[in-house]
Amino acid sequence: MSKTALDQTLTIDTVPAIPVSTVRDYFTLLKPGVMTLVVFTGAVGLLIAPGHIHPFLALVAIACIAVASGAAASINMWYDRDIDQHMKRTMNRPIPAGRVPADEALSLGILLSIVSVTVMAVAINLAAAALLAVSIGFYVFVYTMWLKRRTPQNIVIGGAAGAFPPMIGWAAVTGGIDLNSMALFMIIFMWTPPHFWALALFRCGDYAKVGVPMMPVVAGDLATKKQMLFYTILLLPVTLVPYFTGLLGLFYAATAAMTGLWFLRHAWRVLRNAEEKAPQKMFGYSILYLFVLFGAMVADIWLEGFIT
Ligand code: HEM
Ligand SMILES: CC(C)=CCC/C(C)=C/CC/C(C)=C/COP(=O)(O)OP(=O)(O)O
Repeated sequence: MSKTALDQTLTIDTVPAIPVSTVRDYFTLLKPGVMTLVVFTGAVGLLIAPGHIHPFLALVAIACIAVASGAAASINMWYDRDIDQHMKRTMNRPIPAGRVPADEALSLGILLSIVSVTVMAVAINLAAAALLAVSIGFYVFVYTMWLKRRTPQNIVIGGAAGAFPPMIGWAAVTGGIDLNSMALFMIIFMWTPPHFWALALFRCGDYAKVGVPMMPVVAGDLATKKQMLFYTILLLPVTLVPYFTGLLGLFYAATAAMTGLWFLRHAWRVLRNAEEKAPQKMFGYSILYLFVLFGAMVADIWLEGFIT
């Protein structure tokens, strides 16, 4: 190869690759993994609520919940870009990796927030739209901007954001809030601390590095594990409320009891340091648990219709 040709090859090969944003990067900004469970719990709220909604409107309401969840996540990624670039788990996200400009993530989040709340208000009802706006506001302002970097109780209070979706689905059908929809809210509210602290236990170093006062960083592992057990114990009776109010039947109650006891076993094993990967296993189980619990709600209603 001539020197000129070799130079050209070297020049072409050594030009640093300019990161190009792809549709996938923008989709990643919406935290699609979390969105799956948000959408699922929202859809369950809608499916088990008393009353009727046209299937097309049901799909519109669920789409609004999905879009709002993604919108809030995109604004969260914009705000947290300074700490995300230093944490192992988050450093390859589209903004810290330089694949998406930060202001575009913010614009996308604001645009999707406005679209989702407006469509919910116009096509569904004002109660569902108001709850949707509150959940976005809770995630963005209360959790991300106010509490996350200030207190180890950040996820207990801020976690309420993720507890709204079933209430929103319920309100889409009924136009309001009642004891049962509040019970659905409380289930996710109580579930969030063990869900998140299980992860925080094995990602503690990341949070300490960037100065985010997650519970294990501030109070230590033992205190965190005790609090996880506390919330997991409280969660069990809360999951049985829809059975005692008569909304759901025995199939649901039995599933809630069994899966809840298994969650408790995880919390106990984490507390006792039963194995090195106990927190990782509890985190994984927390996600499966919520899917199964909410799935059992729908199955219970279908079974009841089938039997009677
Ligand atoms: C303040 C409340 C919450 C916090 C701080 C939190 C935190 C987290 C974090 C940091 C991860 C990422 C794990 C990783 O990257 O390896 C995660 C994963 C996940 N979370 Fe949560 N979470 C919260 C509430 C919720 C809620 C309410 C839901 C849905 C109902 C949820 C569903 C999920 C799912 C499905 C995953 C696994 C998918 C994924 O990793 O993308 N989370 N959570
Ligand atoms: C309808 C609607 C608006 C729903 C969205 C609400 C929702 C799912 C909130 C959950 C909060 C959440 C996933 C926090 C992740 O923590 P983090 O942001 O600190 O996690 P990170 O370190 O991975 O960024």
